[in-house]
Amino acid sequence: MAEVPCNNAEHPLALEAVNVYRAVPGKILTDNISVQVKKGDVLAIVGPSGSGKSSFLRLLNRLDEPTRGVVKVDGEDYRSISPEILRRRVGMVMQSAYLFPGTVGENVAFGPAQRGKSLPDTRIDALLERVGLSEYGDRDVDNLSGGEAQRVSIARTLANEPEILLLDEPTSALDESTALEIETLVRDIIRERHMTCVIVTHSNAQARRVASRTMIIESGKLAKIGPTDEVLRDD
Ligand SMILES: Nc1ncnc2c1ncn2[C@@H]1O[C@H](COP(=O)(O)OP(=O)(O)OP(=O)(O)O)[C@@H](O)[C@H]1O
Repeated sequence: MAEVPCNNAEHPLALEAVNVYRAVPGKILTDNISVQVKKGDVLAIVGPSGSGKSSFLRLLNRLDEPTRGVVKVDGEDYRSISPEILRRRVGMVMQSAYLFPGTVGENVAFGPAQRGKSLPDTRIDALLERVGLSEYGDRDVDNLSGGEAQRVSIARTLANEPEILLLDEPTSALDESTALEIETLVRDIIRERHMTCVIVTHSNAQARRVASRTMIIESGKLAKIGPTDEVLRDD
C-alpha cells in the first residue's frame, strides 16, 4: 500500500470553504467564512478562547453541518462524497486521544477495519514505528501516557492515508516537553507526506513553527488571513 497519499494534481486547492455559516439556537458559531487551502499548505487557526476555532474546524470534515455555504475537498462539494470516504480523506486528531478499548494495534487498524479492510501487521508496525511506538502493538491502550495515546491517535489517523489532516489543539492537553515532541512529530509527518493540514492552536508560537499561513477567527468571523509571519507580526 502506498505511503504517500495520491492527490489530484489537476486541482490546486485541497480544501475550500465558501461563505460557510453555522448557527445554533441563540448563537452564530461560524459567520460566513471563506478560506482556500492549497495542496501541501499548513494553515493555522488562532483566535481568542471561545471565538469559534473548533466550531469552524468541525465543519471542514462535516462533523458538523454548515447551515449555509459550501465546503469543497479537492474541488468537489463534500456533500457529494459519502461521509465514510470523506472522513478517510480528511483525517482528524483532537486535543485528547479518544482511543477504543483494546490494544494499540487494534486502534491503529480501526479505520481500515471499518471499511472491511484488514491492515497487515507490517503496516501497523511501520505506522507505530513512525510515531515512535515500536513494539507497542500488543499493549492495552489503558496503560498509555497522554503523549503515547496521542501518538496512537496520530497513527490511527495516518492508517487511513488521509489527504488532509485536521488538528484540533493536538498538544494542549500535554506537558510542555511532550507537547513539543508531538508537535515535531506531526510537523515532520506532514512534510514528508506532503499533506495539507489545518491546525487549531491557542499558541501563536506553535502557529509560527508549523504553519505557512494563519487565519485569525474573532467572534465566529474571519478577522485576518495570510502568511503566518505577516498575520502574527504584531503579536
Ligand atoms: N453546539 C453548540 N451549541 C451552543 N454553543 C456552542 C456549541 N458549540 C460551541 N458553542 C459555543 O460557541 C463558542 C465557540 O466555541 P469553540 O469551541 O468553537 O471556540 P474555540 O475558539 O475553539 O475555543 P477554545 O479556544 O476555548 O477551545 C463557545 O462559546 C462555545 O461554548
